[in-house]
Amino acid sequence: MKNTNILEVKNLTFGYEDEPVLENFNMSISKNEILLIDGENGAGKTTLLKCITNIINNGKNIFINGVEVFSDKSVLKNISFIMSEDTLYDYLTLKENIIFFKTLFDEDDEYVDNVKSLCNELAIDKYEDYLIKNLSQGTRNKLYLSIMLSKKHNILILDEPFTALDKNTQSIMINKIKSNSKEKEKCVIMVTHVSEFKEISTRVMTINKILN
Ligand SMILES: Nc1ncnc2c1ncn2[C@@H]1O[C@H](COP(=O)(O)OP(=O)(O)OP(=O)(O)O)[C@@H](O)[C@H]1O
Repeated sequence: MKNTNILEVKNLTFGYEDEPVLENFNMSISKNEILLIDGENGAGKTTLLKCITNIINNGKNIFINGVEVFSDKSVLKNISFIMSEDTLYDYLTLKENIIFFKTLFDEDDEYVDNVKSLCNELAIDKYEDYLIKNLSQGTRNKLYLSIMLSKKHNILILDEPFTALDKNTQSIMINKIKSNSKEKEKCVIMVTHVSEFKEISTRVMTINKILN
């Protein structure tokens, strides 16, 4: 039978120095799911997301469409990872940041059109010639989310990026995440304490702290 899981974590064990965080951890996610990862502070939620996105542990035990990231890093192109801190460039303008990420992600003109249309919807297009360092945190967040949602991906991963968003932006983001997850072969994994985002999840998985 065909494996319909887009992402699988198989028997992942990871820890920092003497502190084990994940032990023989398993999870999978299939298309159209919005998975909420829950758990107390320090349980290992961000650590898991960093393992999935190859920031730590070199992609071992992480499978994207059946291919282990460790053996073929090109499968990471399928992921868009939105963290709580943005990765925008302070000394480039809003417009220049869009183009910078186009090159970085090897994107096409459709990506630029999508980011611009989201910036327009979020009413930040008027800042296109402003340096990022002169923009408010909320405006930065809106641009960062617009870029990362427009990048080609089929796995959207969000790690608490919603704290500085106003209600209107929150509801635009909720609609984007929901419609994104409904597209062909796409899924969403998120860690959030914001209840409006928790409510749109289709499944909740709790990570428990390892007791020594
Ligand atoms: N770079 C690091 N070096 C050493 N220990 C770390 C590092 N990052 C996280 N830890 C430890 O690993 C454990 C899991 O941390 P992690 O950030 O993954 O938890 P979390 O569930 O995301 O927590 P929170 O809800 O507070 O964000 C914690 O005990 C934390 O102190």
